[in-house]
Amino acid sequence: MNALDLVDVGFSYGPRRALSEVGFHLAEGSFTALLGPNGAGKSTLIALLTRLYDLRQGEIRVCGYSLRQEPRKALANLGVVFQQSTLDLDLSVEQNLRYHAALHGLPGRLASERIERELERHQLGPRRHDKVRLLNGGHRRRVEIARALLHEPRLLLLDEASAGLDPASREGLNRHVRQLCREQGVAVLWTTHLLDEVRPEDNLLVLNQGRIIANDRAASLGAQQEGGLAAAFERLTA
Ligand SMILES: Nc1ncnc2c1ncn2[C@@H]1O[C@H](COP(=O)(O)OP(=O)(O)OP(=O)(O)O)[C@@H](O)[C@H]1O
Repeated sequence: MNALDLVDVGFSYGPRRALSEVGFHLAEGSFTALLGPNGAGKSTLIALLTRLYDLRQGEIRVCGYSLRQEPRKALANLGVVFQQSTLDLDLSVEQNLRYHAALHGLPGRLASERIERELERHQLGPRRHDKVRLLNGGHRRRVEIARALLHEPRLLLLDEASAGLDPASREGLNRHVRQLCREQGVAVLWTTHLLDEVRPEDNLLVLNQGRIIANDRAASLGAQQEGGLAAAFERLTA
C-alpha cells in the first residue's frame, strides 16, 4: 500500500487557481522531494494534506485512508513539520515532546518510552532539559521532527524544513531525514525551492503554477537535459 495517494487534486482561492489536477503516489518508506519555485502551490498542497484547508476537489489518501472520509485514521498516519516552527521556546526539549504526546492522547508510560526513543534517535539526549530557546536552528528542527514522529506516523511531511538554516545545518538535517527514511521505513515528502537539496537518487516531483510538471528520478530528469538537473528545472519552470 502507498503512504500517500493524490488523485486529481485542485484548489482555488476565490477566482485564483492555486492547484490543478495534482496527482502522484508515494511508496512506503520512500524519500520524495517536492520542488517548486515560490508561488508554485507547495504551501497550499501542505495545507490540504494537513486538513488546514478543506479538500473540495480530488482525493487524498494517507496509508489508504481517505482524508475526507476517514480523517482521523488518515491523520494518525501523518507527521508534519511546518515551515514556521511551532515549538514553545520557553519549555525544555522534553517538555515540548511531552506536551505533544499528551495532545495525541498517549498514556504516560508509552509517552515516556517514545520520548526516550526519539531523544536518542535524534541525538537530543544531552539537550533534553534545555529550553528550546537555547538551541540552534538545526537542533530545533530535530526537536520538531522527533515530535512529529511520537505517534509513529508512516508518512512525514517537511515543509521547507531547512529554511533559515546555515549551509552546514541544512546539509546535516537533510542527511538526518534521509537516514530516518532508510532505517525506519518512514515515507518522507520533503518540500523545498532549493535544487541543491535534491540528490540524484531521489524521487522528484516538480510543481509549477499549481501543476505537477515532472515526476521522475532526479537523475533521469537531469540526464534529459544538457546542463543536468539545474538546466532541466530552469526549462520546466520558465
Ligand atoms: N490566501 C491566499 N489568497 C489568495 N491567493 C493565495 C493565497 N495563498 C496563496 N495564494 C496564491 O496561490 C498560489 C500558490 O501559493 P503557495 O503559497 O501555495 O505557493 P508556494 O509554492 O508555497 O510558495 P512559497 O514557497 O512562496 O510559499 C500563488 O499564486 C499564491 O499567490
